[in-house]
Amino acid sequence: MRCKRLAISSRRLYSTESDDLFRAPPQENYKLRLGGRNFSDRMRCTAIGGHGGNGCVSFFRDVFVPRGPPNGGDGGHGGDVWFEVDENETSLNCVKQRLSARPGMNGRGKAMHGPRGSDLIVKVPKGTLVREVEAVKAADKHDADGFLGELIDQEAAEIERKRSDKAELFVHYPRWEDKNDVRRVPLPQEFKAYMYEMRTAEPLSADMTSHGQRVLVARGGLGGLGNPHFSSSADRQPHYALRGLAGQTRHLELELKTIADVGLVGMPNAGKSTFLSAVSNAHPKIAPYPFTTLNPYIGTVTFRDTHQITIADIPGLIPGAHRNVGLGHSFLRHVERSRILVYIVDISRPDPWNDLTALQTELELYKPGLTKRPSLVVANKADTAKAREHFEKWRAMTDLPMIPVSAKYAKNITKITATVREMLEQLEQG
Ligand SMILES: Nc1nc2c(ncn2[C@@H]2O[C@H](COP(=O)(O)OP(=O)(O)OP(=O)(O)O)[C@@H](O)[C@H]2O)c(=O)[nH]1
Ligand SMILES: [Mg+2]
Repeated sequence: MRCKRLAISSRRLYSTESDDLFRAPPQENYKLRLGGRNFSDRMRCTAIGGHGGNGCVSFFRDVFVPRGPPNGGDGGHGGDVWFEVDENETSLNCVKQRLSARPGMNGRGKAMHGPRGSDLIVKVPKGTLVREVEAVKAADKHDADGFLGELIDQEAAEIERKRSDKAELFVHYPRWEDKNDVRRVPLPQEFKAYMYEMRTAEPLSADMTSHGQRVLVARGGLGGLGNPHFSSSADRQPHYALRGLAGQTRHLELELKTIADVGLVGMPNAGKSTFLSAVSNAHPKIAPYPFTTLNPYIGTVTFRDTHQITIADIPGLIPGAHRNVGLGHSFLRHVERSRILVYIVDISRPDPWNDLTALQTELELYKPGLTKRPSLVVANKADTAKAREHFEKWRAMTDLPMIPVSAKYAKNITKITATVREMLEQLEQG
């Protein structure tokens, strides 16, 4: 008791100023971005729709009503698995490897239907490509195609197997398993259609490009029907009901190919991140050593008239990146879909033109034709000592449009953003 009182008093004692004193220093933005998790732009996962709930076998009972009508409820449908684009997501590590929606509940007596299983909505970043790698057909287990009348001339053994499979689709009243002859019971049309659809479903392939876009990746299984559905003049007291069906299972491969208007390409340390932080709202990590940036980073430039363009900063590229030198060049997938490429070249280096050639060679090796895309050369670090000399020399060698800037001191950068906007507008027009 005494300890407790002491704890309360000490908390009061340190409540105001000392809270700030012991709080961890604020983390920098780039660390907070993924909440300490690693960036991932390629992964495999399995999406499984929820299992349908079973139908119920039950009969109305009351005083003086010993053999009332059937009143078993239907099972609920299993939940679906959906992918939804969320532009606030930047990495695929928010996606779990096994994505299961909730199953539907079983039906119950007194005509109580089971509720539907809730859907699973998985947020994925904009630019995610979804591809099915191998499909396990949910309906294979309970293949009902034989009951569609299409397999009449198939071998008897095969039909027998399917019949026993069909028997598995039913639940029985206690001790009625042997008395019920479910082989003659026709399956509801809805069930046949579902099974047929599962068997013939095309492999999934989707490109998720706009915010809010949704794709159904795995359907939930159908809920089973309660015994009232099987009541007929021949059998007024059906002692069986339908089981729910398994949900769809899909093995998927996800690949993130970031979508931005502009992609920044450059050698390590050229000042790509500095440029991005100068022109946009982004705060990437900037440091005077190569390979500071390890993951792609997107910034948004907002013009005075509220027009916005997005710019993607990626890790530095070096000669031989296609042989996996440096960080390799697989991260180029994040500028592959940019409409404009901006080459950031460090003009303080002795032969900046060689850097540009090396960058273009690597881009071509990654994807032939990538350098044909509209592009702009930014001669960065124009504030340094040898910059003017190198720039003049380079300009004499080529007629390539080049703009000298100093990203660090934010000099001439509005010229770049204005030019890029103009180029984007030209692309839109024609
Ligand atoms: N003098 C000068 N220094 C610059 C300029 N732009 C960038 N720097 C410096 O160059 C260094 C590298 O800048 P970053 O922006 O991290 O370079 P990066 O191209 O993103 O490098 P990686 O992420 O490693 O590929 C930093 O020390 C910057 O301060 C500039 O215009 N002038
Ligand atoms: Mg960087």
